[in-house]
Amino acid sequence: MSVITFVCAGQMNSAITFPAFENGHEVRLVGSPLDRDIIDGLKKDNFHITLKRTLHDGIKYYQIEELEEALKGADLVLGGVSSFGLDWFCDEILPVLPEDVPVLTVTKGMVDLEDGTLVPYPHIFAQRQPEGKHLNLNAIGGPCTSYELADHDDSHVAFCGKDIETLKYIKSLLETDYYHISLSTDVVGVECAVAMKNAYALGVSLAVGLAEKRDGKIGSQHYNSQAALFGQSVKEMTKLLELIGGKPENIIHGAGDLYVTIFGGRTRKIGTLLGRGLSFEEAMAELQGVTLESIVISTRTARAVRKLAERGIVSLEDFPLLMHVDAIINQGAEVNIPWKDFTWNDFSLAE
Ligand SMILES: NC(=O)C1=CN([C@@H]2O[C@H](COP(=O)(O)OP(=O)(O)OC[C@H]3O[C@@H](n4cnc5c(N)ncnc54)[C@H](OP(=O)(O)O)[C@@H]3O)[C@@H](O)[C@H]2O)C=CC1
Ligand SMILES: O=C(CO)COP(=O)(O)O
Repeated sequence: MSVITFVCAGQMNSAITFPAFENGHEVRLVGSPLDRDIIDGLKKDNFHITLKRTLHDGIKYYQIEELEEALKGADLVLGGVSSFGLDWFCDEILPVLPEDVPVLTVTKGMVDLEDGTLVPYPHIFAQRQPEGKHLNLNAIGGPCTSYELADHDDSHVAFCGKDIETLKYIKSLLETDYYHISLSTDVVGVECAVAMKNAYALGVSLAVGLAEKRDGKIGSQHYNSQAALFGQSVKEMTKLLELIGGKPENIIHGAGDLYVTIFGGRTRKIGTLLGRGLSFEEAMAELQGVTLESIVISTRTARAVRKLAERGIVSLEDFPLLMHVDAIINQGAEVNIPWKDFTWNDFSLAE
């Protein structure tokens, strides 16, 4: 039996307590300063108020002030912060994590630099750890919604990090007959692929709302338009992946993650509302309190691509969907899918 300490009691970290606990480990779940109600509720009856699932009886719960105690003797630390708490995690948590214990983070995203470079979160964590500290940082990517993992639906994710032995060790702690884990040392590839899908999931789900608006019926679906946007998303994501320097094979994690997010993610909600005709502000107001990382990553990726276009490294014409999503979010544009910009010809084999 090992000791696994989860820092942040958000939906995803809490869902991973299922495979961890079922593998016989001691599971300690520590709330962020914003998770007080979640931890109070769990202490009462194991019911998680945002995941809306009952966690295993026997998990130990801690408020943030008890972090030091929760870290004592830990063999693995899971980091479950979202993009919105990234600074808090870097400033308050990284400094107190023991150097000899591997860390596995669930946070999906990238930061864009002035020159248009996109940096995945695991690299940001590495850069922002205290000087001279060398945490063993690893991350999870791939399609896996929290509540379906909690329900034991078969899920296939990728753990990525620099050290193969560490990755194998973490996998041995968390793999179950329903939680399937691939390993990769291509951190940039895995993390960029799954971060980008959040921007594109918003783009595809615009079609969900557009269909409802056209038919005047909530729940009405048109798969041609969704599929066309899905294909365009994969095309743009593949280009971005290449640009960022990730191995092309990682598109499997990004495309799978795109699929699950369109059908079961929170991002679907914002795309659908925008497709129905709500303004960005109206849609955000309706979804107040919902974790929407798609907004952050769409804005950052579009900003990076524009910067790279200015530098002559990419052409904006290769990213019509990303540019449209960004225009809706940041420039008040109305939804008007640029269908004609998606068409392309391949005459390379012409006689
Ligand atoms: N949910 C899912 O299905 C999946 C999520 N992920 C990724 O996992 C990460 C976490 O997502 P998820 O667990 O769903 O999100 P949640 O919003 O449920 O949890 C996020 C965690 O970060 C904390 N947090 C947010 N803002 C701050 C802040 N300003 N300061 C301190 N802590 C903060 C939250 O506290 P509080 O809850 O109080 O806001 C919570 O502990 C994301 O990057 C997401 O993309 C990956 C795969 C699937
Ligand atoms: O990343 C996810 C599934 O892999 C969930 O995405 P959302 O943040 O849109 O819910």
